[in-house]
Amino acid sequence: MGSEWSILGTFTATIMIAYTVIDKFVPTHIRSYALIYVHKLIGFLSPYIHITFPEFSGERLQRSELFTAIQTYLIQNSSQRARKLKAEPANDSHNKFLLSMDDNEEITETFQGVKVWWVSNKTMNKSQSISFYPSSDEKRFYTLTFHKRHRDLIASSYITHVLEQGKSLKLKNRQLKLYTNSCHTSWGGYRKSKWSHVVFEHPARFETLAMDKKAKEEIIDDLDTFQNGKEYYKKIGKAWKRGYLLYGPPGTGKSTMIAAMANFMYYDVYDLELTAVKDNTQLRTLLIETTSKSIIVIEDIDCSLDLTGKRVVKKGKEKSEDAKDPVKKTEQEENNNESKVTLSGLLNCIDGIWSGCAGERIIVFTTNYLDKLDPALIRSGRMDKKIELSYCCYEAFKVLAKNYLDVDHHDLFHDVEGLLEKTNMTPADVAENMMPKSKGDNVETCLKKLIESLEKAKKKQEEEARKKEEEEKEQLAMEEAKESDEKAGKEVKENGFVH
Ligand SMILES: Nc1ncnc2c1ncn2[C@@H]1O[C@H](COP(=O)(O)OP(=O)(O)OP(=O)(O)O)[C@@H](O)[C@H]1O
Ligand SMILES: [Mg+2]
Repeated sequence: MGSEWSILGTFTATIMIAYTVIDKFVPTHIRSYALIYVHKLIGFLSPYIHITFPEFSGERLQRSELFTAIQTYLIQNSSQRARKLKAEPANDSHNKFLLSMDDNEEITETFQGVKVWWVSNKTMNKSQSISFYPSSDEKRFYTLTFHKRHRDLIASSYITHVLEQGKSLKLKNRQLKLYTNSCHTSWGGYRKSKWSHVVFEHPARFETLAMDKKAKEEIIDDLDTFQNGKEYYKKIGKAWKRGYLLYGPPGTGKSTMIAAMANFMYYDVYDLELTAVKDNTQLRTLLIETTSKSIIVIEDIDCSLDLTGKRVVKKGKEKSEDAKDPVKKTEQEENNNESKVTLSGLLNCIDGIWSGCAGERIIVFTTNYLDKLDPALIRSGRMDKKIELSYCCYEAFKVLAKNYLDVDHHDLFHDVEGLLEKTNMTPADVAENMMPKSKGDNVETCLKKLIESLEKAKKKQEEEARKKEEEEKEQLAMEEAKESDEKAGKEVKENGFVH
């Protein structure tokens, strides 16, 4: 290892001296020729290969994606190893900063037993032209050095490894966005729906999501398999998309789960408001505009639109008669402003055009009433996984107790467990009842408050169940009486007498 260092050090020093000599003593017009010969000589003598990755490349000098990926990869590695570091503000956040290798700093790393050297460098353009950009004449680049006997390994595996790692780190460090579509009326009166976005900073995570542990692990596994399934989806010839249907009563954590999914996957969220989409064409445009690595959400799909596809269209004559009536005319105008997205339009978008969009996307529908949905919408293949979010169980309560009160065990947990088995209370209500409301509240008082609310809810539910049972009994008695009356009437008719 030591000898490798000294050979490399000698070569690096020789190269630097050669460059300095050329720079200082060789006339400008033959400098480029001199450099060519120096490079040839170095290549001939040196057992090392150097690869340069410039910051800007191409004819239009765009920032190279390769350089950015390497920079991110090295930021992760260099902040522990390099001794000369540079602090720069992170792109998306005001309070964060990134530590990276300073110019002319070097780090080494070992890949599959092979040692490589990374050096960050910068050259200054000597032209004295005035530039609008303060450091546009600075050209930064990374140099990767390795022994020529490892050429194949580095070219075939190492560089790909650095790029993949760099890209995935960049993705994890980026600021997630929440997109929503809203309606704009253009000059010609044409209604157009457009995406606008804000920073997505929802704190929900799977660890803080209160639900059955096994069901939660299953969902996490499913998401993980999907995210790592690029090759698999390609192999089976299926678009890299997955559909989830989240259903359950209000306040059971459907929206919270979507936020947890986004944070887990590092995906942006597109919250699609169907009522703000004029027609199927606009829907298609909106879906095509979504980017890869995103979750497209349609909340409360049952109330979003009349998605049964049986929209009643008035006949021409009826329409023109309505137009004479001022009240009906306004109604008609309002109807024209209504969304005309149909179930078949939505299904076509999901199956067809948008499936052809490159990249990974997840689509999530939520509903409070599973049985209200058209079976076509939720058939397998369209909605790959149906997830029920239900009333709070004991396991879910324990997660909430940890989140809200920071406790894993308490004597009162047993009482809560007993009550939850017999009472339907949503996680949202459990959380609300357990939350400390004043300075004097502690774990015990909060749990007692929850127990009190659970007892009240239990009584109410028992009362309701009793009433319902009575009503059903009454109904049954009425039906029986009606049936026997009908039977008696029939007998009178047939036999002409009553028993
Ligand atoms: N399973 C859960 N785990 C953790 N917190 C939850 C859970 N369910 C509900 N909550 C809490 O209750 C609030 C409301 O939940 P959320 O909005 O996710 O319910 P929802 O199922 O989407 O309801 P809706 O059907 O009305 O849209 C959340 O802000 C969260 O704090
Ligand atoms: Mg919701």
